[in-house]
Amino acid sequence: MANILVINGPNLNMLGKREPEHYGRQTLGDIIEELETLADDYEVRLYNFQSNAEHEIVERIQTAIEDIDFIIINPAAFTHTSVAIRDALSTVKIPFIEVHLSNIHKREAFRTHSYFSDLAEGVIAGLGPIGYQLALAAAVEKLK
Ligand SMILES: O=C(O)[C@@H]1C=C(O)[C@@H](O)[C@H](O)C1
Repeated sequence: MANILVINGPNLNMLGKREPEHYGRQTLGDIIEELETLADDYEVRLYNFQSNAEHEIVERIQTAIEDIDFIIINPAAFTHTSVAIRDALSTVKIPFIEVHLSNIHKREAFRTHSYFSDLAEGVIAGLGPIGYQLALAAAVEKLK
C-alpha cells in the first residue's frame, strides 16, 4: 500500500479564521478529513504534517526517505522563501505535487515566485481545498 505524506506550512493551522477571501472557510481539519476519506477509497495510507517551523518541515521531509512514496506539499509562506525546504526535497528525491489554496499568480508580486515549482511533478493553485483532492488523485495515478 502506497504511503502519501501531506505537508502543510505556516499559518495553515489557522484556516477557517484566516483571510477567507483567499483561503476559504474550511479548517485544515476539514480538508484533511476529506482527504482521508479519499485515501481510503484509493487504498493508500495518508500521513499528515503541519508546522509553522521551517526546520520541522525540513526534518519531516528528511525522515520521509524511510517510507514515503509521494509528497503533497503546501509550503505556504515558505513557498517564496525556503531554499532549505527545497534542498530537503532535492535530497530525498521523493516525487511531490505543490498545492496552493489561492492563485499565487493573482496576488502580490512576491507570491508569484516558488522555490519548488521547477522540481514538482505538478503545481495546483487557486482551486481551494479541491486542489488537495486533485493532487491526491494525481499522486495515486503516478504511483500506479
Ligand atoms: O494559497 C496558499 O495556500 C498559500 C498559503 C500561504 O499561507 C501563503 O503564504 C502563500 O503565499 C499561498
